[in-house]
Order: sequence, then C-alpha cells, then structure tokens
Amino acid sequence: MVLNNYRENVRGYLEAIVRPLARAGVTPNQITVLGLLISLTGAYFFYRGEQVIAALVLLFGSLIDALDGTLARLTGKTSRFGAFLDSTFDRISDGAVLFGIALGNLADWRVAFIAFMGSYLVSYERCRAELAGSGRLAVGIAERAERLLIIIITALFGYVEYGVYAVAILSWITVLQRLYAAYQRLRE
Ligand SMILES: CC(C)CCC[C@@H](C)CCC[C@@H](C)CCC[C@@H](C)CCOC[C@@H](COP(=O)(O)OP(=O)(O)OC[C@H]1O[C@@H](n2ccc(N)nc2=O)[C@H](O)[C@@H]1O)OCC[C@H](C)CCC[C@H](C)CCC[C@H](C)CCCC(C)C
Ligand SMILES: O=P([O-])([O-])O[C@@H]1[C@@H](O)[C@H](O)[C@@H](O)[C@H](O)[C@@H]1O
Ligand SMILES: [Mg+2]
Ligand SMILES: [Mg+2]
Repeated sequence: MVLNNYRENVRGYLEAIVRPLARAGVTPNQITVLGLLISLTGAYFFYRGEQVIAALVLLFGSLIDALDGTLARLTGKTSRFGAFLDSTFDRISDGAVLFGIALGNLADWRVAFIAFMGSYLVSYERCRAELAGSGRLAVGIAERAERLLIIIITALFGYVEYGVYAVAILSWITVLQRLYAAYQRLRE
C-alpha cells in the first residue's frame, strides 16, 4: 500500500520513457513479455549466486513492469488480457526469483518456500476477494512492490537471505491483514 501511493509521483518520468516506444509502435504486451524475460534473467543470476547483479537486473525488470501499464494507459490500449498477462507474469517472476535464490543456496530453501507461499497467497486473496465483490483490496504492509524492493535492496548489499526472511514474515502478516479486510467487506 505504501509504495503504490507513489505511483503518481513517478508517472511523469515513466511517461517520458514510453513516449518514444509508443511512437515506434511497441505494444504493452510486448513490454510485458520483455519484463518477464528480464525478471527470469534476474532469477538466473540469483541461481548463479550473483546477488548484486541479480538485484540490478530485477530493478530494471521492475521498471519495465511499470512501463507496460504506463504505455497502455498513455496510448489508450489498456486491455483485460493485458491486465491478466501482467498479473500472471508477476506470479511467474515472483516464484522464479525465490526459486533462484533457493537453488543458488543464498537462503534456506524452507524459508524461501514460506516466503513463496505467503507472496502467492497475498496476491490470490486480492484476486479472489475482488472477484467476490470486495472492491479494490490493495491492503497490507507487504504488497508486491514492497516485497520486491526488500529483495532488491538486501541483495544489493549481499544480504538477500535476510530479505527472504523479511518477505516470509511480512507476506504472512499481509495474508492476515487481507483476510481481515475481506472478512469485513464480504461477511454479509
Ligand atoms: C539498471 C537499473 C539501475 C535501472 C534503474 C531504474 C530505476 C529508475 C528504477 C525505477 C523503478 C520504479 C518505477 C519501480 C520500482 C518499484 C519496484 C521495486 C516494485 C515493483 O513495481 C511494480 C510496478 C508495476 O506494477 P504493475 O505491473 O501492477 O502496474 P502497471 O503495469 O503500471 O499497471 C498494470 C495495469 O496496466 C494495464 N496493462 C498492463 C500491461 C499490459 N500488457 N496491458 C495493460 O493493459 C492493465 O490495466 C493493468 O491492470 O509498480 C510501479 C509503481 C511502483 C509501485 C511505484 C513505486 C515508486 C517508488 C518511489 C520507487 C522507488 C524505487 C527506487 C527507484 C528504488 C531504488 C532504491 C535502491 C536502493 C534499490
Ligand atoms: O501486491 P499484490 O496483491 O501482492 O500483487 C499483485 C499486484 O502487485 C500486481 O500488480 C497485480 O497485477 C496482481 O494481480 C496482484 O494483485
Ligand atoms: Mg506492469
Ligand atoms: Mg507486472
């Protein structure tokens, strides 16, 4: 919730980046696919134990992830499939990053698994509750932007292990926060 509030502050910069792309005829879905490929590359660097490079690649991948939606909105090309593709690729990226960290022995695989379950549940809860009519359930201390930034910053300093611990704990707190919010909005 916290970082999502800053979307408006960076919108102008993101639009400046996508304008030439729009002129070149690049489509939002192409950017979405590129974003996934970059995130998978970041995951690969984690697997190789190169956490600083992985962090920089993931940071770049996050920028690309912000550009697809920006391009879609700027050119009036938002689509329901694009939204679905973006969310689906977010899940693949989230899973691949934690898998890469675990495979690369950068963190205890059991903690990575708990972080993985928590991360997926947070996003699933939002999707399922919104489908049930809760309205926008962007609630909780560790939404995707926070989780990603924790991994990126700790990896930049060579301590991604602690990032995984933090995501494991904070994502499960968010699971409880969303459970409670959904209960309040959907109980009757
Ligand atoms: C090589 C590197 C060094 C390069 C560095 C570049 C930097 C300038 C990086 C800046 C990145 C910054 C913009 C984002 C960082 C936050 C990131 C860690 C968190 C994850 O970000 C996710 C991102 C995008 O989310 P979504 O995909 O959900 O949103 P959209 O795509 O916009 O919209 C989806 C929506 O669009 C439609 N659509 C989409 C796709 C498609 N194909 N068709 C479509 O129609 C559809 O309607 C969909 O529903 O979130 C971005 C916003 C973010 C939350 C804002 C955070 C701002 C914060 C102040 C940034 C601080 C970060 C700081 C630069 C980090 C540096 C710190 C350092 C110590 C690491
Ligand atoms: O923040 P979170 O809910 O864990 O994760 C998600 C968002 O960040 C993402 O952009 C959206 O497309 C997903 O469907 C999901 O809701
Ligand atoms: Mg996006
Ligand atoms: Mg995305």
